[in-house]
Amino acid sequence: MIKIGIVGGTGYTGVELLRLLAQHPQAHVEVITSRSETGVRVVDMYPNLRGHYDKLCFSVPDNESLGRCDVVFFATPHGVAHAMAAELLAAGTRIIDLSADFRLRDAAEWSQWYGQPHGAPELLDQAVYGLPEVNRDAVRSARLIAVPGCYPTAVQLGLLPLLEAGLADNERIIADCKSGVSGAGRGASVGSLFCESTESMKAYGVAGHRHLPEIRQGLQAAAGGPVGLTFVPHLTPMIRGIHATLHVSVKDHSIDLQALFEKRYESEPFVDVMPAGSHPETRSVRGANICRLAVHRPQSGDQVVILSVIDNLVKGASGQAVQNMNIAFGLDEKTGLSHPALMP
Ligand SMILES: NC(=O)C1=CN([C@@H]2O[C@H](COP(=O)(O)OP(=O)(O)OC[C@H]3O[C@@H](n4cnc5c(N)ncnc54)[C@H](OP(=O)(O)O)[C@@H]3O)[C@@H](O)[C@H]2O)C=CC1
Ligand SMILES: CC(=O)N[C@@H](CCC(=O)OP(=O)(O)O)C(=O)O
Repeated sequence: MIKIGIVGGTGYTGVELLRLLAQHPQAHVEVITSRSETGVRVVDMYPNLRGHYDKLCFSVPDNESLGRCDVVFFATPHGVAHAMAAELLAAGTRIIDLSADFRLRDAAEWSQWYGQPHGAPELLDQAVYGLPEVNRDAVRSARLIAVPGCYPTAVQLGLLPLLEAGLADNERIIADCKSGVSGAGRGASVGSLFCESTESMKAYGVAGHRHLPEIRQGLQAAAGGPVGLTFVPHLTPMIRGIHATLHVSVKDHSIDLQALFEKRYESEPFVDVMPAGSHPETRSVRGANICRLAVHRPQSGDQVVILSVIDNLVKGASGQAVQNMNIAFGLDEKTGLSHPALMP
């Protein structure tokens, strides 16, 4: 059994980790933290977990109990993993961080986008960006894994086949993305209120969203050079889901795009290239650790449109975190993650 600690157990990604790990045959959650709900039983707060974690209570985050775990997941706002990671790593615990603390390679760039100094630049060398479809081999031996953000997962998986093959006009890539409201977390904020977010849709962060440097970092590695990216996130009236509509110019008309995408992902258990002409829906991935893709070339022109959908809380966060754990602990990557989506 893998002994697991979760820091930030009351948030949306924390409780999603609990839901997924409840079905995992090799996982045992030993510690789950919350500063605001210390002493409260997990099942009293989340009755969907009754019968799975009946004795487990939230405790204050402390490195002594967390350091006795084999792996600690951070499902916390940025900055928390920075402060706790070094001590846990020294205790021999692996870290899987769902926050953005270790996603950017460059500490100065991180500070610029997150508005605070990087709290652990000395650990960046050992951090592995946990997008298994790109970095599976590095994840196997990683002790510190940075789980990609939700938008970055949907966008990178949609664009990788074209960029790796050198087929795209890398100067002008557009990622037009829609997110459900759970992407903003469980913390109270006016923008997440029912009356503010229902029956309406709006773009935000057009001038520059903190996922822009993360997406660009991944795309540039895939393309082997600079990438010009316009990223426009939108808030949409649904609870879960990311829908990314990706626009890329591909001048070469001899290429069979459907075959290229199918080949790139043929051995990936969590990327589904749908039949030509498909329009993947966010509800087709709700609750499941999967990215569904479709590639289109409207009116046979130069402009290619890729559609990419994920559940932000699963392939966009907690499911991808468990996928990384499976790889890092030498388990079958699909362990505990093979259930289909909830549809309708
Ligand atoms: N929601 C999503 O779709 C996605 C989220 N992420 C990232 O995952 C992380 C968690 O997100 P989410 O679950 O939505 O966030 P929530 O706001 O829903 O939950 C945050 C959790 O962290 C705990 N926490 C807050 N501050 C601290 C602190 N200083 N020390 C220890 N624990 C703390 C909170 O509990 P308490 O205050 O009681 O301790 C709570 O349990 C974030 O970094 C987010 O950006 C990544 C991909 C997708
Ligand atoms: C709808 C919504 O608000 N989404 C969040 C992104 C999701 C997320 O939590 O991203 P990180 O893990 O990188 O922080 C946002 O735009 O800030």
